[in-house]
Amino acid sequence: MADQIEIITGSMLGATEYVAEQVQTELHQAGFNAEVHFQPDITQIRQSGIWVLCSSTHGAGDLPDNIQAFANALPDSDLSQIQFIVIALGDSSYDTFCQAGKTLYELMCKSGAKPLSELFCIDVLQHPMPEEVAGEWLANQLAGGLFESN
Ligand SMILES: Cc1cc2nc3c(=O)[nH]c(=O)nc-3n(C[C@H](O)[C@H](O)[C@H](O)COP(=O)(O)O)c2cc1C
Repeated sequence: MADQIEIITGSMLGATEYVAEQVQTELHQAGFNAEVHFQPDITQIRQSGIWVLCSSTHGAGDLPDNIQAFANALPDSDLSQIQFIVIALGDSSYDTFCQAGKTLYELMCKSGAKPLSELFCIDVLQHPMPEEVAGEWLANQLAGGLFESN
């Protein structure tokens, strides 16, 4: 079992911060240590083990401001020792639905990290409490052994 899980948050208005906190709660309940990074600085985050990336999308498919420097550093990083999942928040009325989550997922893969699940998108138009959806999804994934071999 992973001894520490890093939760990396991209948020403009705070909704994804609630999601990250719910993720942390679920992980603690499942017996993992988990730290939330609200202002992710790649030099301060352990580059091995499991990362859970949670991000909304802003602008027209853009990453939130607080995660842009982190994302810009990903192509120059060797992430071959990292396994990850991405939880994306978005609004399906935009053509660029959950684009930031898709971008992060692709950047992680290109830098050698291994995805443990497909991108999980939450449509805030349908789910005004996205942290509840994220918590239920993660609990189901954990019950199915998501991180068990780590
Ligand atoms: C100005 C603005 C632009 C947005 N652009 C997109 C977008 O391009 N694609 C998308 O899926 N959602 C978009 N959204 C929806 C946000 O991703 C959604 O409201 C999310 O819950 C915000 O999370 P946050 O509070 O963590 O930033 C946009 C929202 C705002 C206010």
